[in-house]
Formats: sequence, structure tokens, C-alpha cells
Amino acid sequence: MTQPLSAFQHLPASLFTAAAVRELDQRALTDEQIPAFELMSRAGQAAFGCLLQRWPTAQFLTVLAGPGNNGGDAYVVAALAAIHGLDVNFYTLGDHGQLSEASTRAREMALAAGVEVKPWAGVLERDSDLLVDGLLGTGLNKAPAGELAELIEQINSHPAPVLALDIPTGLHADTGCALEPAVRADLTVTFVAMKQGLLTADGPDYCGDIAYACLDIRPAVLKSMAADVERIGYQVLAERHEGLAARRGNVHKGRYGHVLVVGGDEGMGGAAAMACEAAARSGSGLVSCATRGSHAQAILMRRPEVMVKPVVSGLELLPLLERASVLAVGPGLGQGSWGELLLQQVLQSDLPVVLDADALNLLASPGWRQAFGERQVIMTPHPGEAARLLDVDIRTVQNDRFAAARDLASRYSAVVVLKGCGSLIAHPDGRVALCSDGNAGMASGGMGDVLTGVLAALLAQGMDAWQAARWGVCLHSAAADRAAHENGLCGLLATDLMPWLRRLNNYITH
Ligand SMILES: NC(=O)C1=CN([C@@H]2O[C@H](COP(=O)(O)OP(=O)(O)OC[C@H]3O[C@@H](n4cnc5c(N)ncnc54)[C@H](O)[C@@H]3O)[C@@H](O)[C@H]2O)[C@@H](O)CC1
Ligand SMILES: Nc1ncnc2c1ncn2[C@@H]1O[C@H](COP(=O)(O)OP(=O)(O)O)[C@@H](O)[C@H]1O
Ligand SMILES: [K+]
Repeated sequence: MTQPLSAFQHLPASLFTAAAVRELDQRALTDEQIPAFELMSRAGQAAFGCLLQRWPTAQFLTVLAGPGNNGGDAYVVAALAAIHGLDVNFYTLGDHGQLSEASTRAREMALAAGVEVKPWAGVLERDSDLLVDGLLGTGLNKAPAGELAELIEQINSHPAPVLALDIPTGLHADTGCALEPAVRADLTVTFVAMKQGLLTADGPDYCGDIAYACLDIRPAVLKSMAADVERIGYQVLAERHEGLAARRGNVHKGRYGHVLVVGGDEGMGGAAAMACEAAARSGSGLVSCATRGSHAQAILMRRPEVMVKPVVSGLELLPLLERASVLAVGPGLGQGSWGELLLQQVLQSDLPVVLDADALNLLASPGWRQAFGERQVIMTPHPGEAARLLDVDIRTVQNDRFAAARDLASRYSAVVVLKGCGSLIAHPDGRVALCSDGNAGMASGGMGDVLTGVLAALLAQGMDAWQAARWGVCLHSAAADRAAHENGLCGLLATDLMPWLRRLNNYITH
């Protein structure tokens, strides 16, 4: 079963690019007077400690070392393993005649421990208990090719588990893109600081479990650099009470806002229905739905609390807009003239709004583009919608999700949630948060409609767009993790999240 991302909740909140981690290494060297070889030794020790803990019975190791400092870490691991009495096959790839000073010392350490260092000759023996990937780390600058690619293919088809040092070879530390072929690890021990690419896009699939080793660098040094990205999750935000404030006794429904869901063209009524139910379950005082008349009865049957208004034109929306406090526009809206007319009215209002699905597809069309200025706006594109909004292909979005999210937030002057594995939340001022909760069971129809309803309800209860997006994305992902916990990822339905949304929004975690 794919690892639910919430398994990463113990990891630090600060995420960095590879360049920032190099700068931190440098500060450890200059401010802390930790020599490069000392840092490398600590990296090797941390990794070997994790190895013993995770695979205590492993006896035959194959350790693979590239020509950079990642290879240096591998020499240290091999030396410690040999000293510990394990059998080590050690293979080098690339030119080890030009090693850095630290890696040269690590190599000497391995040789002194009796490790036999051999260039890889094209075959990986099948009898190893464990493979250690020290081929490339944060220095990866192109997709692996030639004998490196061949070795990676052999690692991935080998029956033994894989421990990756710092980052699996081939995974890009900044973007989380696997530059294929890339090593698929079972455990990645990452050093000094968390790289932002470990937790989004391909990152979680290629890293397996992640252990973080700060290498005893003082927290003051680590804090001396602003994080590029903040990792968030339900537990972190709940501990900081970033969710809803407790309700007072003497209140009435008007205090908690009125969400108007606009969507549900012919054949897509369920999308609007799910957004409505999610808004109601996330605490909106009132929920209305402007939709096609053909869906009214079905939505009422499912949720009689929702005020369903059949609309055939944008003008019929006007009185509804007057009564609403927040809009959720897009689920099942379609891209026909009905959806266009409704969206035009919505864009003329200045109510806080969540824009999703076909509202985003329409906004991407020529003549519709606009920046929202002061209005509280959350846009929730999946990578396909983001690609249309940016007028690029989906691969370009996924090749650098951080850049795409930042670009959209700045272009539209809106808070943007770029959905998918490791959802990103971008503020127009450049801040980005990454939600490390969520799971692959969420790749099923309707999940985004539920998120739209959640976010609208949080806006209706007084959060601003940035607060609502942070809490809402974590709430939605954690609800999916809870819902998937008992019966697994496959077959998870969007409506399965409803009871969990309510519980977790009320801080009931059991
Ligand atoms: N003080 C430090 O800098 C520390 C660094 N550490 C380790 O050092 C690593 C970074 O070391 P480096 O900067 O030497 O980088 P790497 O060890 O990742 O290797 C970079 C080398 O590989 C080559 N290369 C990159 N992509 C390639 C490709 N696709 N095919 C073939 N060759 C390729 C580069 O040209 C360069 O020569 C970290 O990931 C971490 O494992 C740790 O020892 C902790 C301390
Ligand atoms: N592999 C995944 N890991 C984590 N979250 C995911 C994954 N796939 C989808 N999700 C989440 O599920 C939701 C899907 O939204 P969307 O694609 O708009 O679905 P729909 O259009 O069917 O409603 C988003 O919140 C997204 O982040
Ligand atoms: K590696």
C-alpha cells in the first residue's frame, strides 16, 4: 500500500532547496567550525544507525558510491558496516580519482576498515540483503544515462530493499521530479535539512519512508536561514490552534456565514451536491446551491439542510448573491453558456470566493483572465487546470510545482492551492506551504468538490483566504487519511470524508 503522506508528520517544518542546503552546509563549516569530513562522518553514522534500526538482521550489504560527496557518505557507511562485522560489496561509479578532500578521507576510512573498493562491472549480485544508494545526492544536474541508468534499473529490479543516502539518486531535490530512471528507495535518510522535493510530486513514491538527521548542527544555524517552503499538516496546525476557534454558547447561524455553491450543469449535479454537503459539515451556518432545476430534488433528498435554487440565467443569481457571504464556484459548472453566464455574475461580486474546476477552465479562456486584487480568492487547480491557466502543458506544471503555484498566485493575486501529491498552497506574496498529509486514495472523482466546500465554509466562518487554504487543505487531506485507514486507499470515496471533516474540524482526533 502506498504510504499515506501523514506518515511524514514528524519531519521538520522548514523545507529548503538544494542551494539553500549547500549554504547551510557552508554555515556549519564557517560558523560552527565543523569540517566537511566531520559532517560527512556524521551523515554516514546517522544513516548506518537507521540501517541497523530498520534492518537489524541484514548481513550482506551492497553499497554503491558516486563521484561526489554523496559517494563520500557511502564510503563512511561501508566503513562502519565492515567494522560492525557485516559483509560489504562496495562498487564505485564515475571517476573516483578526483574525489573531494572529505570523500578522499572517507574512502581511506573504508579501505582501512577492510572494504574492498571496486568499480561497478555491470552486474549487481542477487544475494545482498540490502542496497545502499550513495550514487548521487543534491548534486544531480541531469537525468541519469549510460551505465548509471543501467545500475539504477538493476537496483530497482533487485529483490533487496534500498536505503538512499540524502535523496534517492535521480530524484530532483528542488522539484520532486524523478528524472528517470531514478532509484526507488524503501527508506531515505536525509541530512542537514529537509529538501522541498522529498514531499511533493514523485518525492514520496521514490523516498519511501523518510528519516531526518540534522547532524548535530545547532538549531540557531538551521534557523539562520529562512525556509523556502513551510511543511504543514493537520497535526501541526491543530497543535497551534490554527483551525476554528471554539464556539461560544450565545450564537446563531448568521454568525457562521452563508455559502452559496454555484455549479452542477446537466449531468454533473453530484459535484455541486458534494461541495454543499462538505460546506455544511465544515460548519457553514447556511448553505445554498444555485444549480440546474433537474438536480434540485436529488440534492434536497440527500441534504435537506441545503437551500437549492434552480437557476437558468445569471440574472437569477443576483438575489442569491445578495444573501450569501461566500461563494464556491465551479464544481460541475461546465463550460457551456449556462456556466459562463453564472461565472460572469460571480466575477462582478466582491464576496470572498473559492474558484474550482470549470470556473478555472473558463477563467483560462482568452478574454477572461484577471487579477483579483483585494478580494479574498482561493483558486484550487489540479495540475491540468493549472496548466490551462498558465497556458503551458501539464508536464511543465509538474516539472516544477513550486514555480507553477507561485506564478499563479502572483498572476491572479489570489491564494492558490495546487492539488495533487503534496498539495502546495501559494500566497501572492511568495510564501508557499506544502501539505504532507493526504494519500493516493484521493485520486478519485469528487475529492476536489469536497475541498471546495470545505474552503468556502472556513471563509464563511471568518478565516482569510490564506488561513482557510492552509487549514482546509490539511483538514481535507487528514480526513482522507483517517477515512482510508481501515479499508485502504483503493475505493476511497469523496463522501467518505464527511464524518471525518466534522470530527477533525472540531479537533476530535480519535
Ligand atoms: N558538507 C556537505 O556538503 C555535506 C554533503 N553531504 C552529501 O553530499 C551530497 C552533495 O554532494 P555533491 O555536491 O558532491 O553532489 P553529488 O554527490 O550528488 O554528486 C555530484 C557529482 O555528480 C555529477 N552528476 C550530477 N548529475 C549526474 C548525472 N545525472 N549523471 C552523472 N553524473 C552526474 C556532478 O557533475 C558531480 O560531479 C549530499 O547529497 C549529501 O549526500 C553530506 O556528506 C553531508 C555534508
Ligand atoms: N496522489 C494523491 N496524493 C494526495 N492527494 C491527492 C492525490 N491525488 C489527488 N489528491 C487530492 O484529491 C483532490 C482531487 O481533486 P480534483 O482532482 O479536483 O478532483 P475532482 O475534480 O474529481 O473533484 C485534491 O485535493 C488533491 O490534492
Ligand atoms: K543517493
